[in-house]
Amino acid sequence: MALLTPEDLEDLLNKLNMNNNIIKEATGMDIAQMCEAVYGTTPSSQKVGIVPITSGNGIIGNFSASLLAITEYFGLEGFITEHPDITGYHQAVAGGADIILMADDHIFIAHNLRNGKIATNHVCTGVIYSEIASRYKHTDSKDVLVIGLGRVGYAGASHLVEKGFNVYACDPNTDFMNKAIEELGVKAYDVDKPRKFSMVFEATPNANTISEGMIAERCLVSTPGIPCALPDELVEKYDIDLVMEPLVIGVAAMLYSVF
Ligand SMILES: NCCC[C@@H](N)C(=O)NCCCC[C@H](N)C(=O)O
Repeated sequence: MALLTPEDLEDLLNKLNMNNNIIKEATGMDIAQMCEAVYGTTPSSQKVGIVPITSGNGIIGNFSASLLAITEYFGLEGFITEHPDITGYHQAVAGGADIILMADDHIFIAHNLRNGKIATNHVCTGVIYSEIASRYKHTDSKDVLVIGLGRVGYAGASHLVEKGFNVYACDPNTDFMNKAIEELGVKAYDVDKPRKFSMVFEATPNANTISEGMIAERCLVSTPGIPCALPDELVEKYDIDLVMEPLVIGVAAMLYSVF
């Protein structure tokens, strides 16, 4: 899994507003409405405690500040603890946090101390980005292409199967591919039999994973992936709605999933 860098988090709220406008135009819903539709919840007056974590590669510059900005964007009160790790966790609880946000290099969680609900960023990111892809209003197809079947891609493919979409998937890792076929019933996308999709959910840490044979003239590509899955020439040649944002949309889904 590629770790975020401070550069990925620059200009976060402008990127959010740009993506929110694309999502609204492409699906008829904004991010908050999409999260409410998926989780059936709305924010109330929850207080969010953000705890920096020093393990592994350590604290990522402006990661906690980004989480605070996201919390406030969705109308919640938030605070970053003065200390990291266990001391910070104690400060969050003592400071009256209802929801704790914290991440090491492997798992990023939202934990609601009041109702016990807990969510991970990789599952919520897979769910919300695949949901965005599946709500593309400029198609009547039920076919969705999922590129990448790691933790995020698998969660998105599972969500789409549960919603009754025809999920075609591809991943160079045959173990990931076989697991998704056996457990979810996804169909393997056959590069030798190109099929053009109007809805694509991509979740890989690689660039340019989407090729011309995969996409319809007009399509929605939804991806948390860094770097961009779409080659520049395809963006110029086709009418593609690209939803691509590295943190906010997934965190919004985490918060809504534990309200
Ligand atoms: N969609 C977002 C995925 C984030 C994830 N790829 C990551 O970078 N995780 C590492 C976060 C480490 C945070 C650090 N421990 C801190 O607290 O600053």
